[in-house]
Amino acid sequence: MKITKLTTYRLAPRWMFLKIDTDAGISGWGEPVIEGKARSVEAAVHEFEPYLVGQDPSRINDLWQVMYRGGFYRGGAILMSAIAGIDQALWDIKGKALGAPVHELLGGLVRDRMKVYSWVGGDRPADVIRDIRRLREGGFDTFKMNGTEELGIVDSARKVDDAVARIAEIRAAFGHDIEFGIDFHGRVAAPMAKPLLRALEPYRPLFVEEPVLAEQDEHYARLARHTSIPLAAGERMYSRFEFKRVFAAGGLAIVQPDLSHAGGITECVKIAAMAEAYDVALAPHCPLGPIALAACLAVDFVSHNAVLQEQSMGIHYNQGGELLDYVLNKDDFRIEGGFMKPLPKPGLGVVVDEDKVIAASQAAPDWRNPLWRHADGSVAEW
Ligand SMILES: O=C(O)C(=O)C[C@@H](O)[C@H](O)CO
Ligand SMILES: [Mg+2]
Repeated sequence: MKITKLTTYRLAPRWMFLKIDTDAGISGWGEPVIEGKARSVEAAVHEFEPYLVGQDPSRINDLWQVMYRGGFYRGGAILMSAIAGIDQALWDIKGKALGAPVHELLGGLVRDRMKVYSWVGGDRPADVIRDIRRLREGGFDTFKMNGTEELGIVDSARKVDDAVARIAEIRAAFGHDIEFGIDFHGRVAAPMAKPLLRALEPYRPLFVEEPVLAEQDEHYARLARHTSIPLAAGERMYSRFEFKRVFAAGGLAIVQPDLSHAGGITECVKIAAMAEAYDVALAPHCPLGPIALAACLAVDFVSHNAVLQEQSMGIHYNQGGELLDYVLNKDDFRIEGGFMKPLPKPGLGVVVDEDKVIAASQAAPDWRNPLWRHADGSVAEW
């Protein structure tokens, strides 16, 4: 079998799908994207195309190593997201060619169902209570929300109190009938992380995500000495070579590699195994589309330390497109009691509505994240 063509489709809400065709009539789908930089990742995918066309798609490991090592420069959000989407599509092809779901190719299921969680409250966490009530009716009992709005490198006790008050309100409304992670989303600088974590202790969130920015990862171990709240991070780390320093230094209880940013299934299976060796849980980041989610589930179902899976149904980013809009086998993605089952079809298990993808790609949005500024006009972390 030989690769014959790579076709990219940028489409609402802010995703990009990649279709890899072969001379055997089998095609695979991947979801290479950096939210807000889709065109950069698209260019990176097509820079790999001259090498990939004519190659045997079954040699995923060699193709991955060529894409990672063959261009001298390596790593980073754009290149690793391009490799991730190509890798996903190659696993999809392999599964379809062998008539097996990817989780079977990776050694089979370690669990029968995977716990998923839902975002609530949007960029500004005001509407959390309303969203939790609605989603609980759909069977969810685990959620994630932004912890703060803009926050200065050093900020007031009032800002801390406002952030904590929202969490106190949730616990008052639902007790421990629900659990939730709090995403600091990189908005909290190291000087503010300690006071904010200390103030949140009494409410025992399931985890605090990105307690500081990924480029400040040396603080994870320091912060972990000051809090019992499990710390989580990983969405802005792009290979096992970045995760290794964090595992060695300690501090993270949960790692959240993004299957569309951290090199794909081939890389994230290795990150999951490294995490297990350090007794760190896996909770793949996935605010994206169905192919990315399918790739996450393939890794979840073969990783003993997988504990939680993010999925984007109803996420505040999905303006103009929803998780299953481009999926024909919607029923395979049903969520029952807050859990998903393994996707049963060969490959990644996504039957893509190609006509809808092609139509939607004619009017692709150029999604950008908002640019936030502090009251003094300086740039604020979004
Ligand atoms: O889902 C999460 O945990 C996020 O932090 C959302 C963020 O990753 C946006 O997708 C960036 O555009
Ligand atoms: Mg996050």
